Amino acid sequence: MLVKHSVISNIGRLSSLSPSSSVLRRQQFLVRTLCGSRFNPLKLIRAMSSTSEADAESILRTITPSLDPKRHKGQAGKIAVIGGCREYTGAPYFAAISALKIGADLSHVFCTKDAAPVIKSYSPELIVHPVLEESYSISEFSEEDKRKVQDKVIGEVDKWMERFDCLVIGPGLGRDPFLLECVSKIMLLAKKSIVPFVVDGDGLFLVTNSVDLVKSYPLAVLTPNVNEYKRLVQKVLNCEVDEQKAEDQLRSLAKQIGGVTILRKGKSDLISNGETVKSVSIYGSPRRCGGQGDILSGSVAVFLSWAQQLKSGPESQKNSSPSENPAILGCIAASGLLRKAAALAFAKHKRSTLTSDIIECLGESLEDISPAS
Ligand SMILES: NC(=O)C1=CN([C@@H]2O[C@H](COP(=O)(O)OP(=O)(O)OC[C@H]3O[C@@H](n4cnc5c(N)ncnc54)[C@H](O)[C@@H]3O)[C@@H](O)[C@H]2O)[C@@H](O)CC1
Ligand SMILES: Nc1ncnc2c1ncn2[C@@H]1O[C@H](COP(=O)(O)OP(=O)(O)OP(=O)(O)O)[C@@H](O)[C@H]1O
Ligand SMILES: [Mg+2]
Repeated sequence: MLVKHSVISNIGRLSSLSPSSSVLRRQQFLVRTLCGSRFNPLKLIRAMSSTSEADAESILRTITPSLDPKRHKGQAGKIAVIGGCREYTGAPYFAAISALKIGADLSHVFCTKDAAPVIKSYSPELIVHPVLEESYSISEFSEEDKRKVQDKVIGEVDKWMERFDCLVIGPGLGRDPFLLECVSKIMLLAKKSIVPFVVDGDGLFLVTNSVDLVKSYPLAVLTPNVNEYKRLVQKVLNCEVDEQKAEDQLRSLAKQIGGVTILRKGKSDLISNGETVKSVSIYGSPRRCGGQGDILSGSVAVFLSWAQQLKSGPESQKNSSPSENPAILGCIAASGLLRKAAALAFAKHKRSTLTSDIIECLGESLEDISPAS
């Protein structure tokens, strides 16, 4: 309830600034989502129902859009990854290319200048913006010049913000303080434009140290791995992770952060927004090669956008759209698909299975569940 009030009052404030039509559409959607004016508890609740294991395949079938020839480029999703620095170029690439392989139309990456040519060279499909700056490149600058650089970075991202259906903040971002300060401003921009975002990797390092950046923003999804989750629990709940009370602890954590959605990765993926807790335990792969979490974050962004589209589109008028929160649906769908793709890749490659092999299996796995024609 508190979440609803704070978001709705926020919406009121934003409306008074004469927002553009796309912001207005998002505001209207958010009010519908939060106030639940068209609540159809039957269809999807059945799939997600009383036990906590979600029916990921049924959700994938429901939210994956058909390939309608009347649709234009962009309608199947425009995703942006904020990440990529000197050390890490693989992570933002994995997240961004996974979004395309699942079916998004456009995938952008906002990274540092050093990382951009490398990421571009991995794929011509990605739109790469070399805009982020790390401390080393501005170490000689005065405080005023540093502020100017920061304003420029924010301006470059702001130009694009309203076009995106969802951001993925953090894969391969690194932990440079100047860069993270810019990224915290990008999160504020996203919230102002009511753009959903998935926070992963080093984005979670930032959020764990500044929880207010995401607190009570219902369109924020956090996807912590074992270490990132431990740090979040210690910081927010002031205790250690308790495996005996895993579901209750996750629910409390999400509630404490004002109803954001958390996908806790592990043997089973656990998902909560502070109310419901769902798990996805479909068999995946015993290989734990780096980068699988990056596939997941890019996938959550796409499925969240699709679930949100379904909820705000004509289907919702017919009372046949899912009643569940789009962020929860997006997490369940992404987790189910990643695990299916990982199992398929492992069947083919065994010990030599790599993240790129799993990405190659995303299309085939989704096709099995929701055929293109
Ligand atoms: N190819 C790439 O560019 C990749 C970059 N990555 C990026 O690397 C940065 C740091 O992410 P990390 O995931 O390494 O950070 P973490 O803080 O999660 O991991 C740090 C350390 O924890 C250890 N660890 C992992 N799983 C564990 C477990 N189950 N129990 C105990 N210890 C465990 C790891 O061995 C690692 O040394 C992020 O920006 C991330 O996005 C990763 O996504 C992996 C791929
Ligand atoms: N022990 C496990 N058993 C089965 N599947 C797992 C296990 N741990 C993680 N996974 C799967 O791998 C996915 C990625 O989780 P992981 O913990 O590897 O993320 P990560 O550390 O953030 O990855 P990355 O290397 O991309 O940063 C999860 O969604 C989950 O489905
Ligand atoms: Mg990770």
